[in-house]
Amino acid sequence: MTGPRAGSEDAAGADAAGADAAGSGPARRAQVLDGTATARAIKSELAERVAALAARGVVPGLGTVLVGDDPGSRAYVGGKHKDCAEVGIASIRADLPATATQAEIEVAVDRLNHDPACTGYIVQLPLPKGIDTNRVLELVDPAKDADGLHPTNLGRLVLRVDGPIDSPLPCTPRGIIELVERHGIDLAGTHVVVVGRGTTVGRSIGLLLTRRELNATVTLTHTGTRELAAHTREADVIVAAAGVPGIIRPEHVRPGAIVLDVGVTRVVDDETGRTRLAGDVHPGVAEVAGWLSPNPGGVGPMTRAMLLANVVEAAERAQV
Ligand SMILES: Nc1nc(=O)c2c([nH]1)NC[C@@H]1CN(c3ccc(C(=O)N[C@@H](CCC(=O)O)C(=O)O)cc3)C=[N+]21
Repeated sequence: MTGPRAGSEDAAGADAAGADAAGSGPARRAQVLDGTATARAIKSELAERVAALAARGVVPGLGTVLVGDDPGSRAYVGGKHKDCAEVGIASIRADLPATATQAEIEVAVDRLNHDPACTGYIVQLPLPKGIDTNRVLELVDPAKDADGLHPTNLGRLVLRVDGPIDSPLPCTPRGIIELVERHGIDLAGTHVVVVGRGTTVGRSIGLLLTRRELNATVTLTHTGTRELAAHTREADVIVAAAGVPGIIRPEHVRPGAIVLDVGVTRVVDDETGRTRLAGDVHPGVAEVAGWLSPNPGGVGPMTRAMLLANVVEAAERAQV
């Protein structure tokens, strides 16, 4: 793949350098890594594959297990089923009350494992306090793990440095990589600094990026890292996934670098008193970075598109 190399002396990098710390010079805002448009393109490709499966009598089905009535979790699950309808994937919902016991949740998981209409499913996180989340997640049939976070699937990712991976991949890491590549950026040889050690993004994305065909170099930092800016300023690509609003500020970013905002923290807006989502990237970063994923409209829609991709791929695998 060709295209602007992160950290190269291309026009975007040079212009952004003009808007560096001194604050003078022409402010050239970062180019947008448009997750909404990219997810739309992926969904239309997936709709064709779903149609091909339907012609052979196969309808992929996505299941969700939602426990409790957290408005955020409800909204995410609703969005996933809306996405399914768009591409022709069937929806299966298991909604349990906040009072559901460990055993009741495990029964819901067991049902989906044995439901032939369910190709893949997710257990929406977080689960209520008192529930052993790891125990629930380990009961998911690895072949139906639409999140790609089952220990078996993460283990395969650890063990397979090259060659095909015939198991589901973690959605957000995969979405980040697709988002960057589909904007013509080649990650091979780049230095990616990941901020955040959560299992869904920080701890798993390096397993994908360092595979031989992607060939990126990865530094994993987190909220306990000393001199965070010294690390992030070395990055061609920053993946901000700490869940700390605004943790990545302009001075953390090398002019022209690629910045992905993965943060989804619910905060109360000082001015309106309403809750809103806050990303990990300070707005001023747009004046320094070469490329920036907006939030919303960046990594979130890509995560959802990759969930659909995992379900379609599981259905295709079950065919052969
Ligand atoms: N088992 C499980 N799998 C998950 O993948 C999972 C989860 N649990 N728990 C919560 C997090 C969070 N997450 C998001 C996905 C899409 C958007 C998304 O599409 N956001 C829109 C904006 C939505 C809004 O404004 O409310 C956007 O970025 O444009 C956000 C957040 C998936 N998660």
